[in-house]
Amino acid sequence: MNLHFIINPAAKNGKSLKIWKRIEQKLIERKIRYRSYFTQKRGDGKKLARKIVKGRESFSYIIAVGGDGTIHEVLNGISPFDRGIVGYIPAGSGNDFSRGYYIPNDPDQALEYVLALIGDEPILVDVGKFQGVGENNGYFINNFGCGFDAKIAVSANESKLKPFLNRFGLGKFVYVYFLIKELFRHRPMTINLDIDERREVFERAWFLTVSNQPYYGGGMKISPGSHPIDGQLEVIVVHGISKLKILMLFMTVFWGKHIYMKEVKILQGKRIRIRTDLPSLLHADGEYAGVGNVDIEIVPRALSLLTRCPLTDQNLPAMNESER
Ligand SMILES: Nc1ncnc2c1ncn2[C@@H]1O[C@H](COP(=O)(O)OP(=O)(O)OP(=O)(O)O)[C@@H](O)[C@H]1O
Repeated sequence: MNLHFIINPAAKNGKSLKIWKRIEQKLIERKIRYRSYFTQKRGDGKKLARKIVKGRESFSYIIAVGGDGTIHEVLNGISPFDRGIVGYIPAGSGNDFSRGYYIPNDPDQALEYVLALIGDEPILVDVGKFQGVGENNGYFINNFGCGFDAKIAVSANESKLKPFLNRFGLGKFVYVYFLIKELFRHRPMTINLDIDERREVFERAWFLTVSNQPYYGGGMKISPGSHPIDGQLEVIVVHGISKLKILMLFMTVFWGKHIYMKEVKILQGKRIRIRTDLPSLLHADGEYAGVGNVDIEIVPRALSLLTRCPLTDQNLPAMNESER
């Protein structure tokens, strides 16, 4: 078995390493042959994944052990996705990937899940591809955002407060801190959005999120109608909203109820062009992805993933027909 684990030992403020030690013990006990690699800094996950698949004729199983940033890097390392089958053991502070892709959130259960799926036909899931200004391009698996939410995500990820709060299991509160902080500083923008053949202009837009699965920011159900195998991306635009209502939005978003607010617009499509009047910060899966304009498209059924993700989800909330 061509099995590789890429571990971010710094995820979840170092708790990821403890999780890995437990996983490793289980692999040894079961006499499973594998290779392990540790990231030392941002970007290593991508380089390691690229090295694993480079020059190989056959598929390699690459299991990411860490948070959403780690799976994001592995995804980008194995593009164009013709040599790698990806698995995931959640060991980060947010773990939105496991939520959205039907992977157990408990690392021990996730290991059993992954091992049980090795050898089966992997499920092919959609990924998003983005092209920003210059070198800012790549793929995302969860979501891509611009504006207010990108500022929160990037500030939270780069903040020293996150490791501090993680020590007490309160990592999620770093998002609340930056939410409040940015609330008073953020300047809404005008977004010109082309989505497939449709054109929309949003004045006083706070943020725009493109989703491939429902969750982001550590369990916020930002796009309840997203499903990773439907060949579509959902665009959520929050515009013309008061600061008080923004706060309400970030409370209701955990249950996905924000979609009923009149300031929240949901659209669906395959090709998305975003142009803003102010330079806006971008994130891909919560990682910094540049500043400014960006073009996005879906790459349907691109990534081989060890998951039991259902091919359709009967429980998705119905979307207004005109918005499809
Ligand atoms: N050894 C390392 N030391 C510091 N940072 C690292 C290291 N390896 C990877 N990174 C970077 O750490 C960042 C966060 O990693 P990751 O997302 O996996 O964990 P997390 O932040 O705990 O989880 P989540 O994103 O789910 O909240 C990523 O940008 C990643 O590139």
